[in-house]
Amino acid sequence: MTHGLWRSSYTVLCGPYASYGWGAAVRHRLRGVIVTIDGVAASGKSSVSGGVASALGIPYVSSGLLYRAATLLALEAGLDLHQTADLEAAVLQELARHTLVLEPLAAGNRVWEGQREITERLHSTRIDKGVSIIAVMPRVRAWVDDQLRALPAPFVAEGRDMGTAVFPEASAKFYLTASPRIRAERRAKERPEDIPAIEAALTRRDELDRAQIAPAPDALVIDTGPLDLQGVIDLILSKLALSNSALSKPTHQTS
Ligand SMILES: Nc1ncnc2c1ncn2[C@@H]1O[C@H](COP(=O)(O)OP(=O)(O)O)[C@@H](O)[C@H]1O
Ligand SMILES: Nc1ccn([C@@H]2O[C@H](COP(=O)(O)OP(=O)(O)O)[C@@H](O)[C@H]2O)c(=O)n1
Repeated sequence: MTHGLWRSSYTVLCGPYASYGWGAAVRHRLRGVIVTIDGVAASGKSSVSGGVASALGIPYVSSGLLYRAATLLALEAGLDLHQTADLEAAVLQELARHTLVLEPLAAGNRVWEGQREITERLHSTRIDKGVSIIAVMPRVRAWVDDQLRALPAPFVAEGRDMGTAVFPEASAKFYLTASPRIRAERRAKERPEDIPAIEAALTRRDELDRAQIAPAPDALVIDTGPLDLQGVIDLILSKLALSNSALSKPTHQTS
């Protein structure tokens, strides 16, 4: 299942980003490196992470998919997210009964429940509405964190607390923002609801997620509002090239 996890470093060594100053030793340098890209809902985290990871020739890891998958299992088990007594225990029971695997491909992350691929089911309005209720639970967060920390670096990790709680030792950290209206306009291309309804839901989710959405003190905060997708990717790649020395320090020790 993990085939394809490691893309060749061709793009980094020979592609357009060679002009950012990546040397011939880049492949060696990226061993053990973790770059974190956190931010609010629909700020561009997964698209930007995918672009940065592809340019670097490493995978990206979408932590939100694990929270979404836990939410899907809870809903499929018929749990009422507002009424169930000890919902956290019930969700953990579902996580124990099923095998969820995050496949962090550079071209896009996939999630499997046993042999069933559930990725397509994770980006619905129903999951959007429920996920922050599940994500606030400490033992669910611990379950997600354990899965993420078990992944072999190098990778780009995106979510809310990648640069704070999960990988505080990351080599480089970024945090994406944009106004609720801009984010709603972007997300409207992916959801059936109209822009005001999406904006209200995003704002509500930011509020529910407030415990885990503070940027790391050492993260570079990027307002993506005035930038297109490629502009954000290029900005991050240029900052990484400038802080080349940060990437020479592996986040995780490699043998
Ligand atoms: N800077 C940007 N300019 C325009 N559209 C963007 C930008 N960043 C992301 N998008 C688009 O916004 C939508 C949400 O982006 P996504 O990467 O899913 O955000 P997140 O992972 O933060 O929820 C996608 O359709 C994506 O293509
Ligand atoms: N590291 C993370 C990632 C996601 N989450 C939760 O999971 C939800 C979905 O995250 P996501 O990144 O898939 O959502 P979007 O920002 O893509 O809409 C968030 O609203 C948070 O409730 C979290 O708590 N911590």
